[in-house]
Amino acid sequence: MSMIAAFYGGKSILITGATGFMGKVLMEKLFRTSPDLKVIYILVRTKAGQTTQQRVFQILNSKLFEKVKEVCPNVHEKIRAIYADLNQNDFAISKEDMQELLSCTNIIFHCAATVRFDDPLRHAVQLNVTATQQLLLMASQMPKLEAFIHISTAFSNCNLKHIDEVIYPCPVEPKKIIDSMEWLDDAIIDEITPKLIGDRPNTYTYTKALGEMVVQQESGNLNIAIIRPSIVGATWQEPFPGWVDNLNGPSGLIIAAGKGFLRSIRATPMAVADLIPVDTVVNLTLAVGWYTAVHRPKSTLIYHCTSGNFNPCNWGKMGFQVLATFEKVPFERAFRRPNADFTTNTITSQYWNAVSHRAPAIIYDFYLRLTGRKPRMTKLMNRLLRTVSMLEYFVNRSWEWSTYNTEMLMSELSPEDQRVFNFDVRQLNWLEYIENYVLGIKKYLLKEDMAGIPEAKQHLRRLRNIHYLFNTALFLIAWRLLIARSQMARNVWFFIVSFCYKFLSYFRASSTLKV
Ligand SMILES: CCCCCCCCCCCCCCCCCCCCCCCCCCCC(=O)SCCNC(=O)CCNC(=O)[C@H](O)C(C)(C)COP(=O)(O)OP(=O)(O)OC[C@H]1O[C@@H](n2cnc3c(N)ncnc32)[C@H](O)[C@@H]1OP(=O)(O)O
Ligand SMILES: NC(=O)C1=CN([C@@H]2O[C@H](COP(=O)(O)OP(=O)(O)OC[C@H]3O[C@@H](n4cnc5c(N)ncnc54)[C@H](OP(=O)(O)O)[C@@H]3O)[C@@H](O)[C@H]2O)C=CC1
Repeated sequence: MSMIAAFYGGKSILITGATGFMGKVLMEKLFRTSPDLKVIYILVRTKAGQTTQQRVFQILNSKLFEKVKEVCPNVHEKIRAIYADLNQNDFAISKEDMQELLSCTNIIFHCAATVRFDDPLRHAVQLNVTATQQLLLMASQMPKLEAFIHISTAFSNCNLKHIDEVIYPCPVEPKKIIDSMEWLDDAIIDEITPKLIGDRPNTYTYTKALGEMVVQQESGNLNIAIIRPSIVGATWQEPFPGWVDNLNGPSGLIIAAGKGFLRSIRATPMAVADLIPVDTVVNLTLAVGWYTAVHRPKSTLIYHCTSGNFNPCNWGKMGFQVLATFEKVPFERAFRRPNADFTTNTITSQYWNAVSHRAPAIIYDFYLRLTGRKPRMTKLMNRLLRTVSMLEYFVNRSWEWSTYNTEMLMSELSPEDQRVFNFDVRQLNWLEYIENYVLGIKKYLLKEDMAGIPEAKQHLRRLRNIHYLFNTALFLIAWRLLIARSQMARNVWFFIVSFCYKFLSYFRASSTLKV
């Protein structure tokens, strides 16, 4: 019997960010392994015209939850969606709901965050820092609370090369930042943002670091742990391989590459691609929840959930395997044939951006105009290149994260728990994982049917022929122009033609002699 699964039995669990990528997988695993848990409270806002109930209904009826319904048929009754907006005071939770949360919650998993790299500082602080502070305040009023698990990121200190399982202070106190957001206007905040984030690449990593400081400062008597995952990718094993539902991290770039929009990137092939499957993160999170509640460590423990020091894979290998998978299972209606050029040089990268990305987009838009349609490719390409430029920071560096706490926890688990809540990435086969990841993107993100693969392959063959034809025509035009303008080119041309003529004459003469 799994001790961790048994621990969550009968518990009331509060999850923030349950509608997000990681939150959904966390809920799924909890219901599947501990169907006798009492209730999962989730803080949900309304979005895209959907009520909180409609959002929950949609999640529970998704493919991800198919297995859960077999093990826990009354899952609808065990999930309690509470309307909340983490940007508002007291999260805009009603008095009755707040009372219930305060008196019943046993465990909190705080996953909600803004993960956008370009969020204005004010918004990122509100969600990643102030909301964390408010949640801690709520937690301190929960008499039955056993553990508070805060999800941060391994990149909260990406300005360092080696990162230990400690909280590194930021130069300006989080409280001062929170206060200043109240009275500074947006223009001033935008102006001081680069100075505040310092050598971090974006407001996301900076505010996640501030969030950790808040956790440390406001922890009081709470039993707290922090988990720092690296780049979270599709599921490895559970509930099935390759599940993914958003474009964050590598997923969006894999789509862009598979559809032939992205053909080169400024990336260091030997840099470590510290990807971690989402089910691995969730297994560690649940194990940490159990350990923190049961063993009550004296201080706040930080767990790095990374793959680099256990089972490293680099971007070169990853890119190669992604391309190999496109050969087997191509995406439908590609713009160009998928290709990968890695360059570490900024000038070469700009050259490829012009030749491989912008020029085809301009040509295609010209074609759309000629055929009376609205041009859209240049706009799309500009957005893609902006996205790529924001992700480049992470594919040109390697980091080392120490993992003593994660290894300690692994050794504390019973063999059964190590199996059910497996977070040992040494067992991960990267080639298989990446293949499943690409397949998952095709099925769950692009919603493409496997039956369309022969047609997709045929389409790629047509694109290859168009490519050859286009290149040949371009070469002939360039050559013709050169011959018209340069004596040397004419001499070379004359030499080639006469050489071919002599060779043919010799060939014809020798074959006549043989007869
Ligand atoms: C290095 C090898 C690559 C080689 C490539 C060469 C050729 C390809 C060969 C195949 C190789 C493929 C190999 C894998 C590629 C690996 C690269 C991986 C990079 C990963 C780096 C991740 C670092 C993460 C570190 C921190 C981890 C965390 O803690 S948090 C989670 C990470 N957070 C994010 O990822 C959020 C990032 N996103 C944003 O901040 C925003 O979306 C944006 C600023 C990028 C864009 O914002 P915008 O306002 O423009 O609009 P938005 O509405 O959000 O989206 C606009 C359109 O862009 C699409 N989109 C969104 N995200 C991505 C994305 N990650 N990649 C691509 N496209 C994306 C979105 O759908 C929109 O599309 P349209 O609706 O069609 O306009
Ligand atoms: N994905 C990754 O690569 C990594 C993620 N992490 C961390 O993991 C955690 C989860 O990330 P992930 O699941 O990928 O992120 P998602 O963007 O998928 O999910 C974010 C969640 O936060 C919720 N949220 C955002 N704003 C509000 C708000 N104002 N009120 C209520 N809820 C809100 C979202 O709700 P809604 O659906 O309504 O928008 C959503 O449920 C985050 O803390 C992130 O920093 C760490 C490392 C890597």
